[in-house]
This record gives sequence, C-alpha cells and structure tokens, in this order.
Amino acid sequence: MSQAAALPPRPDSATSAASALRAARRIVVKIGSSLLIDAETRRPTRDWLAAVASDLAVLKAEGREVIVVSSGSIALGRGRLPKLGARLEDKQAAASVGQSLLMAAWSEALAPHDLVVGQVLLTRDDTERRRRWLNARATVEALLGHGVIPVVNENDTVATEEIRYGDNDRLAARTAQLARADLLILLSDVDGLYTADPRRDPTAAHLPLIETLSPDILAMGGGANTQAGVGTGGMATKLAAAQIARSAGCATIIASGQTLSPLSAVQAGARATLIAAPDGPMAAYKQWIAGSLSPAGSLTLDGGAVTALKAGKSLLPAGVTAVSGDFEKGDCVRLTDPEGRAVGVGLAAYAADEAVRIRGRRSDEIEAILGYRGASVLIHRDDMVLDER
Ligand SMILES: Nc1ncnc2c1ncn2[C@@H]1O[C@H](COP(=O)(O)OP(=O)(O)O)[C@@H](O)[C@H]1O
Ligand SMILES: N[C@@H](CCC(=O)OP(=O)(O)O)C(=O)O
Repeated sequence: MSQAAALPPRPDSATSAASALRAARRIVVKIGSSLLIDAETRRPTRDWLAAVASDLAVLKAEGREVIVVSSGSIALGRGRLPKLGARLEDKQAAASVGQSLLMAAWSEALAPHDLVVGQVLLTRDDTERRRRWLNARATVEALLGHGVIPVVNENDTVATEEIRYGDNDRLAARTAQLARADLLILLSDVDGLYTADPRRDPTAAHLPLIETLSPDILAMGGGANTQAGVGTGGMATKLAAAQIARSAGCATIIASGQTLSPLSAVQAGARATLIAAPDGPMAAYKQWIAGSLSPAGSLTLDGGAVTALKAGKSLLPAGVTAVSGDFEKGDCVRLTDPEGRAVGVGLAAYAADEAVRIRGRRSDEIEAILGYRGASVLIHRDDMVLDER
C-alpha cells in the first residue's frame, strides 16, 4: 500500500457544541462579512475583532491550532471606493483594495497577543486539483507549524464565476478538509439551525444537535440570504458546508457571532448547533481513505460513471477512460471527471497496468483480458470517498 497519512485520532463523539469545541485540536473558524464590517461605515468592527482575537489567543494558548476563514474584502473595498459599479472587474477591484484592509484589520487585532497572521487566498482549483491541493495543504501546515494563524479568503481579485467557490461557507469547509481540521465553526448572525428561518417564523425551534444531514434537515436551510448587502451565505450554504466537512470526518458548529466573545461563549455552553462528525467503523475507514495524502495515481471517469458513483454505485472498468500513475492493487487513487475536476478517492482493486488493460471494458471481459478472475469492479463503493459539493 502506498503512503496513507494517518489521520489524527478523532476525539470521542461530542454531543454538544461546547464539548466539541473543548475537544477540538485543529479548528477552522469562518467569519462572515456582516460580523466583520459595520454596515453603515463599511469599516471593520474593531471592538468585535479585538474580542474575537482574544478568543483565538485563548485557543492558541491551550495548544489548539486555528485557521480563520474571513470574508469581507469586497464590502471593505466598496467602503473605500464607493464609486465602484457592479461589473465583475469593479467587484474584483473592490476585493483587491479590501483584502489588504482586511488583513491589516486581522493583523492589528492579533498583534497584542503576539500572534502573526498569514494571508492565504484560494480559488476552487486549489482544492480540486491534486497538485495545487497538496501545495496549499503544505503551505497551511507550514504556517500552523510556525504558530501562525492562516487567514483564508477566496482570491476574489482573479476568481471569475466559473472558478469560484462562490461563498465562504463552502470555502471554509474545503479549508477544513484541506487542513484535516476536526472542527469547523461557522459564525453567523443566528445562533444555529432552526426548523425554519427564525426571522420569518417565530415558532421555529432551535436544533442543538444534528447527527445526520437528512434531506429534511437540508431543506430547513431554504435558499440563500443576503444581509444588509454584505454577505452571500444563508443557512443553505452553511448546511452544504457542514456536509462537505462531514465527508472529511469534521464536525461543524453554527453559532452566533453577535456577542463579543463568540468562541468563549460556545465553549461555555451558549446556544449553538453541532452537526456531529460521522461515527462508526465505516466512517473511520472512509476517513482513513480520505486522509490518504498521496494517491499513487488517478483514474479519469466518463460522465456516466460520475453519475453512477454519486448514486452510490461502485466504479466499473467500463466507466474509466484514462489511467495514470503507477499504483498497486489496494493503493489509493484519485478520481476525476472528464474535465479533470476531482470527484473523490478510492482504493483500486487492480494495479495500474491491469487497470490500463481493462479500462473501458465490460466486467465480464476482465477474466479473459487478465487471465484470472478478479474483482468485478475497479473500486468498490465501500472503498471510495466522494468529494461532496
Ligand atoms: N432554518 C434556519 N435556521 C436558522 N437560520 C435560517 C434558517 N433558514 C434561513 N435562515 C437565515 O440564515 C441567516 C444566516 O445567513 P447569513 O446571514 O447569510 O449568514 P452569514 O452572513 O453569517 O454567512 C439567518 O439570519 C436566518 O435568517
Ligand atoms: N470572498 C468574499 C465573501 C464571500 C462570502 O461568502 O461572504 P459572507 O456570506 O459574508 O461570508 C469577500 O471577502 O468579500
């Protein structure tokens, strides 16, 4: 078998946001524009930032590693250049100006705690293409290794619609996956998930613990929401993010950022929603597969195979159009769609040279081609972890 990175052992399953936060060792905290930026002045909310910085410093002092995913570049940039219009290049110019203001605000807030920040700007390709993924992961690891707090945002200055994550909830989940964090915290203007939008339905009930992201739960997120013109999230994107995080074995907390020290508040038991990480031997096994640092090769799938995998099927040789790398039977391989986008990873039931010979062929031809009767699938669904999006 090739080098599968051992995931850090996960803490015992937490059943509340407070216990999940107390147990977490690598934490991604996502902070939305509406919390960071005063809607009237369009400047950073400095007192709030200072209080959050103290919270982060406490976590760091406890030996936890923290990554911040911070929105706000576009809103801050627009605050500084109010004449900018609505064209893509205006938004990108706003992001360019605002991103440096954003980093300055974080740097200033964390400096009194002797904490250094490192700017990490990602586009979707950085988490979907293997080489860039490994590169981004190595950078984040190096920053954490030096005690730095990475401050991540989408690279809005160059990202166009086709290559955007689109919202920072998803970006934060991808960051948690990339960094193999055990906890993702989404700070919002609401203290968790309710059975319906609490702004519209006063009878909506708060849900403190979600163990399975069933279609019923996902439907509670409704559509996207935009507050005061400075945000693009909404509950739907938070649930989508939690789903991505879960696929990487990471729990998610949705909590209110509207108090001065939101992280201490959660740790002390403030109301929040915990979306627990998956449990059980299969989840642990899949986590181990997903944590495999260096897949030894890759398989390109046709569109039909991608659809079949998403429907829970195993990968048949017939759906594979190309094989690359030099992997052995049982090695981890990366799966990509016809456009080269990552679909997931899995353990190959055949070595690379055999996979080359049986790709595109029917399962009942395998024996005649290889001269022995092997598995009827190239990757069994139990040996596969798909990227959720
Ligand atoms: N089921 C739900 N539970 C909680 N909030 C919901 C729900 N459905 C919709 N929402 C809305 O989502 C909002 C949070 O999203 P948003 O303000 O876009 O977040 P952020 O700016 O933090 O990314 C809440 O203020 C609430 O009005
Ligand atoms: N990357 C963008 C933020 C996108 C976003 O999702 O914003 P928000 O809903 O405020 O978290 C920016 O920095 O302006």
